[in-house]
Amino acid sequence: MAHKKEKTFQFMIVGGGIAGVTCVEQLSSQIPSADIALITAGSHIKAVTNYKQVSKTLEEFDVEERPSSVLEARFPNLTVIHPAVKSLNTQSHTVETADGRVFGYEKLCICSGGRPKLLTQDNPYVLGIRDTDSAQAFQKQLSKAKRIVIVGNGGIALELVYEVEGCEVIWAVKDKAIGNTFFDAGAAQFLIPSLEADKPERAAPCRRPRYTTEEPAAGASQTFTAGLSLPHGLVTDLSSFSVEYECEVEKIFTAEDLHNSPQQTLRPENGENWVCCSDSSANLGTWPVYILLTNGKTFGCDFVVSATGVVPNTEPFLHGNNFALADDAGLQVDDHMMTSEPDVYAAGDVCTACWEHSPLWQQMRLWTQARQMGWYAGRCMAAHVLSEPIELDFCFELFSHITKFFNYKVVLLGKFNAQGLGPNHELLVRCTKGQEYVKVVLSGGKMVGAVLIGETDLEETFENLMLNQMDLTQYGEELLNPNIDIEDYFD
Ligand SMILES: Cc1cc2nc3c(=O)[nH]c(=O)nc-3n(C[C@H](O)[C@H](O)[C@H](O)COP(=O)(O)OP(=O)(O)OC[C@H]3O[C@@H](n4cnc5c(N)ncnc54)[C@H](O)[C@@H]3O)c2cc1C
Ligand SMILES: NC(=O)C1=CN([C@@H]2O[C@H](COP(=O)(O)OP(=O)(O)OC[C@H]3O[C@@H](n4cnc5c(N)ncnc54)[C@H](OP(=O)(O)O)[C@@H]3O)[C@@H](O)[C@H]2O)C=CC1
Repeated sequence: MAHKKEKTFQFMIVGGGIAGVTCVEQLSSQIPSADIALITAGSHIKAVTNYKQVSKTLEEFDVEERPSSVLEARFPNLTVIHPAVKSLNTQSHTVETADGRVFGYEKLCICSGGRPKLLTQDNPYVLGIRDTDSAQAFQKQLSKAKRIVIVGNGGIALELVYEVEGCEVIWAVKDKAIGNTFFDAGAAQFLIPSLEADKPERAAPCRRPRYTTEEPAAGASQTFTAGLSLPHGLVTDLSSFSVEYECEVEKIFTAEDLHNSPQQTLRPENGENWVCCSDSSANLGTWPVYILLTNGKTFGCDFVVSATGVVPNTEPFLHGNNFALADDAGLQVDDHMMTSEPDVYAAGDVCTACWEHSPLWQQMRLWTQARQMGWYAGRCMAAHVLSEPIELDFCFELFSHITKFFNYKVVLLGKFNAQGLGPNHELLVRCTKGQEYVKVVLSGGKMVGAVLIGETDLEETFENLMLNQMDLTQYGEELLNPNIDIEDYFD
């Protein structure tokens, strides 16, 4: 670093997402006199609003983007610095920003988040969604699209397939059921009818008609075809929605690529006759981009959404240091959120929790965990400066997540998908179509996980049963008997 150091801060945080902002808030409240810098790439920061502690470990809040000046107004000792960090030198305890300024730190917390793990880089027809800018780019493209293909089976895909309207959606998933990151095939089956129903908030006239469903055969696609006879002039696009199960992407190519290799024969997609490009060139070039799946089908579309997870954002600014990285490329952190480099902490999507986890907790890259890690990292940084002891926070005892999919409240607790339990577990399921889906995971007679979809009101009781690890063997299936008030039962 050739430039002169402008100033050294006692605490420096890189990244204005949930983790970074919560870390700033925590440090500022613990050591109000501390000199803190927040260096972030954009002009806006992410703020937690309407925070609500639902139970011992479950929390709910909204996330809002706000100008970073709002944070500076709240904390007089905070300096927000733009633009992004270009490089970090852990030996000299300095960072250099993209505009060439150099700042020193005593303790640093890296909260640079993650970026979409795209199917392919630099293809303008393959979009990832990460932040406001990419969401706006997606919306712009969507407004003109007739058909899109969504690849991936996690949170973003689940949200998109429910929200996208007015265009045909083909959803390609690797698995036998939808939403495998969050639930099992039973829950998927419970949720699928929501894709056919009119959405509660939708005002007439609806842009996507009602759908009828067909059960998928193993490895087949499930198609929801338009089931309404539409009044003339109201809706012109008979859009449809279909899932291609158990397949991955073999190739993404443009019409130009097809012209260049005309002997390439591609199997026809559902209901269309253009794709066998060697003998039917009539429709060649109709779509800007084509996607060939491993089930042999090729779909033309306006663009492909790559909803295939995130990779920790460590490149390129952490190069040249000796950070220990986990298998998922996250910065390894210990139970004090410390990386392998001295005085450097990390929190949120960029890090991988490498302490010995509680048997009922796992890391998932979510808002809640970004907030909890940012908060705990702030506490650890302050405790180290003040030479106070600190123990791993209680929030890492039990995995918990509240969210909404297909307009249902979804609560996930503990090893909700029996993660890491092997065959050594038992499942209890209660399901009322269109109302609720309750799944409990038991291991050795104790409750270790649950998926609660709908207004089940069971989260607090189940959370307690998991935290106290009571032996439930004697209750058997009665645990989910809807006629028993389980809350009173275990009071
Ligand atoms: C489309 C989408 C929807 C989601 N929906 C949900 C949901 O409903 N519920 C949920 O729990 N989770 C959701 N998530 C996941 C959640 O957004 C993340 O887990 C969470 O935001 C991670 O927070 P973070 O602070 O670690 O990182 P981020 O929020 O990604 O923030 C990283 C920050 O670092 C900054 N930065 C990056 N590099 C640099 C650099 N070199 N120098 C300076 N600053 C830098 C960025 O500008 C940004 O401000 C969603 C994710 C996506 C992409
Ligand atoms: N409401 C909520 O809680 C929401 C949370 N999020 C979070 O935001 C982050 C980003 O979301 P998202 O991108 O959906 O990530 P997720 O990690 O949730 O899901 C990624 C999905 O893509 C699959 N996948 C990975 N690589 C490929 C590939 N090459 N081909 C086909 N499928 C692939 C994964 O399968 P496999 O697991 O088998 O690798 C997984 O099903 C996640 O951390 C997610 O938890 C996002 C939206 C909503």
